[in-house]
Amino acid sequence: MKVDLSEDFKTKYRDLMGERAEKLFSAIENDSQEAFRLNPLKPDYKNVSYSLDNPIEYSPIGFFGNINGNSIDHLSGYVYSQEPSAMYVTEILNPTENDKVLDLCAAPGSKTTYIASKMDSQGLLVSNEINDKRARVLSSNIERMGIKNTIVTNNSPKDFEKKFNNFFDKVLIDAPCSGEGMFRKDPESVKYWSLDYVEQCANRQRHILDSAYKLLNKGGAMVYSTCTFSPEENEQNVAWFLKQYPDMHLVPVKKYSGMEDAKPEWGDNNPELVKALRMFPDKFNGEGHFMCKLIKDGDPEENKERQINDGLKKEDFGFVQKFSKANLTGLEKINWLKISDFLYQAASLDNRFKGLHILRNGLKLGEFKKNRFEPDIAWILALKPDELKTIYELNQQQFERYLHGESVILNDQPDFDNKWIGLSYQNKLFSWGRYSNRQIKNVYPKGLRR
Ligand SMILES: C[S@@+](CC[C@H](N)C(=O)[O-])C[C@H]1O[C@@H](n2cnc3c(N)ncnc32)[C@H](O)[C@@H]1O
Repeated sequence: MKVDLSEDFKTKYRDLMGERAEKLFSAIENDSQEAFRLNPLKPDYKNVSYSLDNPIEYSPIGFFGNINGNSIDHLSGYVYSQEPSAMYVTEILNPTENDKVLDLCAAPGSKTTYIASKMDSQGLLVSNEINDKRARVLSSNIERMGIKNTIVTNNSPKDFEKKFNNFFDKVLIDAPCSGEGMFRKDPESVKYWSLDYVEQCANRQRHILDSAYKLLNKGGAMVYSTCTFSPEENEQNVAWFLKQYPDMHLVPVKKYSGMEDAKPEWGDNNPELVKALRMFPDKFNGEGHFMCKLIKDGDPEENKERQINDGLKKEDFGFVQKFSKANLTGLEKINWLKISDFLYQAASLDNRFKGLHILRNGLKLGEFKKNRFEPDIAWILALKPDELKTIYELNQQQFERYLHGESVILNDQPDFDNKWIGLSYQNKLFSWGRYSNRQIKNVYPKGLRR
């Protein structure tokens, strides 16, 4: 694809890279590299219809290949499309099941959903996105992947500073940037580029880094990444950060084939900068990226949780129990939280989160309606097949019609007497269905229909 690089861009990189710049420019003209991830939160998660013959060296769940957004593997959250370089960010962060993790710039959620799967949906993940439209997309991707341990917030990084100082064990800043590394994936983005824009981005990133520093607990780890080549947004910002916060230090990250050391001479000549890494598409099989890992010195501060009121009324439990007795094989009351008429299995009941703009706290179980409880799509996407009393496997025609919004007419009287059944296609649960009178009524959310 022809990408219209500006003369300013070319001159800048010819000055920085000499002859190699021409190789970079021609790599930007090549097709971008498609890849996807499996989702270990799903049962039998390797059972997908995409080829797993081309694994990505540094990601145990990453593969080269292209995903169809209408396939059952995508709709049921078995796969997530993500370009290969971006996958390494989460591997470097290395979140675990016991961590409290903050992803400050999280939408649309490719790194956050990877983080949650590495945490086995345990611990606490706060996925924040400043832009409200993008935050909603983030929330629906988290729902599709069946994630339970995540709070989705729509705030500025600064909004966290009052209550979360020295709080998070791991913080990811996948910074908004000038996007030079994505020019070939998104040729439109070239139009926004200018030397001034790079400066503006670098400045905004320093504000985000300032907040992130405050929010990271002592002893905790921060990963800073961009998908741009510019020294201002990468080596120079890290050099600035290290000077600003002497209790932060870089740790080396492993470099796989095609990955390169960052360039101290593009920063302030601090030799420590080689610990960061760069990916240039002329050498690396993926888009352009910069990433580094930093540790905050000191012993972690303890952050005792003060619980909020769960908002539940006495009769609410009865409604959910009635639903569960009829339709599920069991029910555990874990971290239930009622917000207006919605019931969540909260990722956290800590009152520090009060005051933030929360789109989703953990798993949305369902909604209380007049004297009954109706389950939410998020719940079915997180349930395992053995937790449901009835699963009905659709054939291809029924599946396609259900996605359109049609009900399923059953010719034989089936022997299920419960109302809410799990619907699967190719043995992957993707929706609830409401059974009544030889029909499975369509309850697939209108926003997801196709
Ligand atoms: C590179 S994207 C994040 C991609 C995401 N981590 C993923 O893997 O899907 C950067 C995000 O930062 C957000 N952003 C823009 N300005 C911001 C600011 N001042 N503070 C925090 N985030 C900002 C953008 O809306 C955008 O969603």
